[in-house]
Amino acid sequence: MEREVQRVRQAFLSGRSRSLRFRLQQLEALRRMVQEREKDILAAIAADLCKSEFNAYSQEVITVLGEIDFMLENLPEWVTAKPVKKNLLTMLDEAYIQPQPLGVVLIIGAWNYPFVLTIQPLIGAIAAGNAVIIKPSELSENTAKIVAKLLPQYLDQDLYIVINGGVEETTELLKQRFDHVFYTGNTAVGKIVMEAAAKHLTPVTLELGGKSPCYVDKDCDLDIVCRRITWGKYMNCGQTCIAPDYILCEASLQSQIVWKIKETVKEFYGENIKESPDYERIINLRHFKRILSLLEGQKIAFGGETDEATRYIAPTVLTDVDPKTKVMQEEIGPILPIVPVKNVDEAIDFINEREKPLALYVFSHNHKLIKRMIDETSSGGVTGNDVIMHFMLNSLPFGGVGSSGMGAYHGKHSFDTFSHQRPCLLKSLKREGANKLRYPPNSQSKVDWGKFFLLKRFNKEKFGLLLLTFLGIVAAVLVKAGYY
Ligand SMILES: NC(=O)c1ccc[n+]([C@@H]2O[C@H](COP(=O)([O-])OP(=O)(O)OC[C@H]3O[C@@H](n4cnc5c(N)ncnc54)[C@H](O)[C@@H]3O)[C@@H](O)[C@H]2O)c1
Ligand SMILES: CCCCCCC=O
Repeated sequence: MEREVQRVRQAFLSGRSRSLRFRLQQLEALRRMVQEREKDILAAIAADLCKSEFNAYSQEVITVLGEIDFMLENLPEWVTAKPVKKNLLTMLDEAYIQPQPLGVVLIIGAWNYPFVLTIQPLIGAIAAGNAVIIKPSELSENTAKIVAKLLPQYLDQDLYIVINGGVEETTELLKQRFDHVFYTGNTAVGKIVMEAAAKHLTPVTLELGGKSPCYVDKDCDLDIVCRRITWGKYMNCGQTCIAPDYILCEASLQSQIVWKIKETVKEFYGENIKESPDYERIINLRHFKRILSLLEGQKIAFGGETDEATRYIAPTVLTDVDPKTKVMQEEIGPILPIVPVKNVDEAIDFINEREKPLALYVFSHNHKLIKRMIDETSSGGVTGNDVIMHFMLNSLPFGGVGSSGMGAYHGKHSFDTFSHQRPCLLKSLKREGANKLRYPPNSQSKVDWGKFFLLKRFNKEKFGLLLLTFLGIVAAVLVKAGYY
């Protein structure tokens, strides 16, 4: 492992990942890989999650292609140095921020969207000029294999490598020194990752999980609301980090919501859900059994059918759920608990009494109510009157807060996550006179001039700036002439 990381570091130190031309060329190669090997990629995702080609394409491949196109379009501007505002002391100098690559990045992926969750961060890391080691999840082994097979055929083989394996390999990898670790997965392992990274003072991005609440106000169109919730909840058999986890609503809405979700499930997946190409399966037997055990003692309004041989769990809705039960603590796949609350105040308290979720959903015609929920709660992201969709807009940073994670990515936010914003101030060796102000011996008049230059606030009109420049020149002349 150590040798592999060393090899990637040597490749980074060669400097070739830094030029804009190289980054664009690698991103184009990655796009070509996705386009030319689309069938293989879709087949691998299908084998891991029993996902149709249409679903795999629209949930994973489109996002990757969109992200690459976005990077190719914007990278030339992002890599350029950005001049910054100057003060009187630096008026004649050059001051700018130069984004630079961090070095060698470790990306650890999760199984639930095994392609997009490893390739989308990779796109950001390449765009920012880094070398990358990718560790796909061993639970989605088919996608892990295809990623390991294809990437070396299209990308620089020393700068970007894939290491496959299980917990043992990830643990070994985490002992190495990286310049950034980007981890997607559960919160418990997130803590292990952060602890390992801390030993090297390596910064981390942690894309974790949690339970994302969905508040349904009585002032809304329940037909539309239930259609949107059904789509986001049962996509990927509920194994989506930002799936609406549970519904909070007034008790009077419960039965209508159950009925409408049931009707929508029929409309989306047909009478025989098991036959639907649009309904996926639980990733493995361990998770299947874990989720099944959560149903014990619960009021099943509909669903609840299971088939161990195919790891099928039907779209399920639970009503009058006791917040203290396990189904309200763990990740629950295609189970949708409804927890009745008296009103929006109680819903807000309910959310705030728990760990900060990765997403929050609020449905209402009342815009003020949506804004209030945003103001009075915290979550990684929010979508109002819909679910999941904030993930799709790459001008929004995607990430968690508190126990749902730290740091963010997508689009420019990925570029920033994998870059060091290097502050640069370039001065001339001339104009030494003005510098006398800060050289010993110090004096009251030097302090007064310092206060004047650094603390005095002028209005931002051009005239003020001109005046300030003029005063600066006068001061420099006086200092040079030895008056101070
Ligand atoms: N925030 C997000 O963007 C996001 C996206 C997808 C999934 N998730 C969350 O991820 C979770 C699902 O992922 P998972 O954690 O089950 O995936 P997982 O079991 O595939 O683990 C993820 C990675 O962690 C490594 N790992 C597991 N145990 C380890 C250990 N003890 N020490 C070191 N490394 C270890 C694995 O090798 C794997 O590469 C869910 O909680 C989900 O909500 C979050
Ligand atoms: C439709 C794509 C959603 C991806 C969400 C990633 C987290 O699991």
